[in-house]
Amino acid sequence: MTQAPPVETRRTSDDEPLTAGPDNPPRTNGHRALLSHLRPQRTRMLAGVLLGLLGSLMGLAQPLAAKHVMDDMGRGHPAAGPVAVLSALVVAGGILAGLGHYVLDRSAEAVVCAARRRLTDRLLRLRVPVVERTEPGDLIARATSDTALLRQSTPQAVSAAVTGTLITAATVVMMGLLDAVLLGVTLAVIAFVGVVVAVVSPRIGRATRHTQEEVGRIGAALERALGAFRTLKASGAEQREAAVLHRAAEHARRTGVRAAAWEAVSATVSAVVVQICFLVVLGVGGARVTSGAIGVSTLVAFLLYLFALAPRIGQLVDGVGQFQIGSAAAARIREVEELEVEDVGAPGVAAPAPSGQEPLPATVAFHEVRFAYRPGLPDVHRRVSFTVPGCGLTAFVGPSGAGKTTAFSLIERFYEPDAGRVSLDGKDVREWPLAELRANIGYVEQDSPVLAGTLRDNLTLGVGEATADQLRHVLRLARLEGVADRLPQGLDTDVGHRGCRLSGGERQRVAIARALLRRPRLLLLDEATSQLDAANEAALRDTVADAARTTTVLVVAHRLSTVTTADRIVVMEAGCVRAVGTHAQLLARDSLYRELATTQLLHR
Ligand SMILES: Nc1ncnc2c1ncn2[C@@H]1O[C@H](COP(=O)(O)OP(=O)(O)OP(=O)(O)O)[C@@H](O)[C@H]1O
Repeated sequence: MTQAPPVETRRTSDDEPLTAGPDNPPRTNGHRALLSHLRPQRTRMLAGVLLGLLGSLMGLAQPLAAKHVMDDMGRGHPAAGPVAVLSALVVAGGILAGLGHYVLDRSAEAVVCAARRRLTDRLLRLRVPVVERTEPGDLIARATSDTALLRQSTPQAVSAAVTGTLITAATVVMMGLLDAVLLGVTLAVIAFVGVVVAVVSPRIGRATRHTQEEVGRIGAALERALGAFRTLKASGAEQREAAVLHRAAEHARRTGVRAAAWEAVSATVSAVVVQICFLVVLGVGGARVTSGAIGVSTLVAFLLYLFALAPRIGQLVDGVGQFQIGSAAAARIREVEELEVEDVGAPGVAAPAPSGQEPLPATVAFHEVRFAYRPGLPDVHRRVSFTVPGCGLTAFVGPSGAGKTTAFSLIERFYEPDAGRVSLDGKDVREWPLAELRANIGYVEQDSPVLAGTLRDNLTLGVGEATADQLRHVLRLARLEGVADRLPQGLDTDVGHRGCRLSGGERQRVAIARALLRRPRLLLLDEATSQLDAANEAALRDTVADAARTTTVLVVAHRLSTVTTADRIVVMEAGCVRAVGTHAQLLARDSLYRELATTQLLHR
């Protein structure tokens, strides 16, 4: 046999923690991440900003119109015309501002929807090792709570910042036209508010990020508790877990309050400073009116501009704060988007069979495979080599922790070997398009998970849809007919969260039926019948033996009684294959197998 060159796989960012913290500063530029979310909505946002701007410009013209009304009245002219213009400006300004608000809110919804679609899509394509080093609850929080923050704070914030800046600039120009001295007073105030915002806004962003991290921790703790709900209750650990959740909630409250405090500081400082500005302008303006430098109407118009400017400054300050909140959320979302995903490609189809024939059974080979779950952890496979020809039943036995399940994970390419080669049909699994590789395989995991949904959903999970005949066939093979008949709505009965309305043995049979429905060329069964009663186990053994006539079947078995008739048995120990043979051959020549058989009272 030609020796394949050892293949070193790329170790990516598997060991980098996902969550930023005091010792682990955020790696992502939140502002840039936030802008990338907004970019696709730029046209709609521009329309919203322009509408809002037009509305604000109408508002801007109102003090001038008011000045005309007063001047006309002072000269004894009829004021009906200017009053009508003033009223029209008020109404049109309101309508335009409202429209702008609506358009921006629509774009906010689109931003959130796009972020959620992209993120959930990505979450489902994450590599298995990447998911193993994250907290699922935290990932869920990022897809729900962080994306919600984008809605709260983005297009409106950008609009507020853009409109606020432009209107502030325009108002300042108008004020300058009215009186330069009063403008000087006002500009000093605006500069002071600007300094406050520059100092405070990064703190709002940091506090928000910490709050979101705590929200993620709550999600993770809840996921842990609800995922093992019965164990939690049986262990009487409700209070302990509640304490963990309360701590995270308390931390979230504290950081949330910190963010609120900084927001309050900037809002209060800007509001108070603007009020002081009013008083100063009133005082200085009054003196200038008395000295005859300006008229009363000019002072009134200037004050009206100042009234109009105050909420704009508040809006600007608020917009910057909101932008910081959105940036913190976008940074957390971006962290997930940067995690390594699988290139699954288009939905896979198994290798085609010659027309009218059953699909050909697959061959599997491990050659000098070395594998550790993470750098720094001991090798789980040291130099694993074996070959499984097409068809037949091959059993993997050996002590717990020997690396049997790991072998299945490497075939499915959930992980990649550090050295050596795993091949299907003679081709390295890394060279297969991933979806096509997996389409060839039916896999029943050790704990036979069943998903929330109906029994039919669970059976057709890997095939999309199936005819009634196909379903009936696999139900019979997996000895599930009785179960389907017993359920109130048959196949369309909801089997509950994680199939909690099914027994452990029923869940195993559902998993087997699901795998068989795919008509796989390779069937991997990991302890797939461990929870079945004797009658069902014997029947399923016949089903597996039948399948092995046309398909390559690999099983991991703890009970040797289930595999004594296998075509070949691979004995694994401490990450190595120590012997391969039939039951009789291994009894004769392998001491570990003999010992396993003796302890299980098989050796006669
Ligand atoms: N996701 C993982 N991350 C880190 N280590 C793991 C992971 N999965 C398994 N291991 C470790 O790898 C070793 C082999 O595990 P594996 O599940 O392949 O053994 P096994 O032979 O199938 O055992 P069992 O018969 O108990 O199911 C064990 O020591 C286990 O602790």
